[in-house]
Amino acid sequence: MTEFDLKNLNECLEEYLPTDKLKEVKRILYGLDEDQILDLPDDATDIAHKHGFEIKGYRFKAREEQIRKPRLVRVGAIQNSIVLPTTASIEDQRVAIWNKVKTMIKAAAAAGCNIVCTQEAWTMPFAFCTREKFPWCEFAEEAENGPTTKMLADLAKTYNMVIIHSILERDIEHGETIWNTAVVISNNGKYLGKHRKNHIPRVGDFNESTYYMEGDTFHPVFETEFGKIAINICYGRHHPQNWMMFGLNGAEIVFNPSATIGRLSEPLWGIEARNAAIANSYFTVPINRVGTETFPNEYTSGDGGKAHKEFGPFYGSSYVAAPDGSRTPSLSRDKDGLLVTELDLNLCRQIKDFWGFRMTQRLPLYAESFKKASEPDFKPQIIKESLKPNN
Ligand SMILES: NC(=O)NCCC(=O)O
Repeated sequence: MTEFDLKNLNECLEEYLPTDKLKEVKRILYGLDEDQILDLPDDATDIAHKHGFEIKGYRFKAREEQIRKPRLVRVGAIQNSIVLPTTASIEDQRVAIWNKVKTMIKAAAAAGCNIVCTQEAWTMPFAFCTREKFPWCEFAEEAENGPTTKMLADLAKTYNMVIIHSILERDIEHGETIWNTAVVISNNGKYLGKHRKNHIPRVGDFNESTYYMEGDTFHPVFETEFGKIAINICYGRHHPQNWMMFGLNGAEIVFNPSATIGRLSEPLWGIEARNAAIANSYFTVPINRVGTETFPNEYTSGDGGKAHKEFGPFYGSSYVAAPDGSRTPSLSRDKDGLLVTELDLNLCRQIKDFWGFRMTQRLPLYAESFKKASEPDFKPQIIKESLKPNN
């Protein structure tokens, strides 16, 4: 069996485990009950079947409260492969991906989604492994007035849906600088704002620092009609402080548009965003692309290994985690997919009240410690046994 013969972990469990054990395994693994599967309307599933992508639905419930009504919001996470070879023209590649994802957004609308999020750098192949500037930098576009934001703004308005999309941004007004940016479009079709990736990988073939700078937007939370949302872009999920700051700014759902490969990060994938949901009492939505992308020129990984033209395969496996630690099963490891999840945002406060993680967070303690740790004369607080003889 090779790395990618196993297409879907959940389906593998369903195929091989006896029914009584399967139910218990799923309860332990995901913390989900059977009644948390969300029936999706035929309009949505028909689009998915016709266009050959996976569609799955789940719901996270909260306790009924006396004063607040349930705050139900449906979230769509889209994972997809690129469409054309990386040698096709920039415009043709971008439009082909647009067309694929537009259909998936249509299905999300038919499934009643209020908020939809794409994967990282969704309009392009993840070419940052190559270290070549041309033609990949040509995929960069303006966050507010670029062609992709304009195209999605129409869809956001038509479908009354908040759309978050993650692109390579070119800041025309500030030295044509390039950033890795998530753009938020409101359900009125208006540009609401953007967040630039805070932490940039320098690991394996992820040579992203060749292309863009560390973000300068801090940790914005976007207050939308459907809840307070934020975006922690890909590698930022390895940094608990990054997740924490979105929580401190009041996020109820944090999306994590990503592009990552099995060899590097698959064992971490199910843990980090789930742990962030628990630690910060909000929902998290990690989304990863699928497929293998082949580039025209060979490149090396700087590890003494042979030159190669492929980065992937990206392993998909997008999921949603809730503040109580439960999570959905993952989408497949190799197929385009739309994950529809209904969240009751009341769960965020209910979990804060129950576990008290926010109240017991001791921010001033850590503020003081972080300040000390970031000074040049910082000395780690280590206590050792004294070598002096006892008198
Ligand atoms: N796109 C990106 O930041 N990838 C880094 C790999 C990882 O963090 O898994």
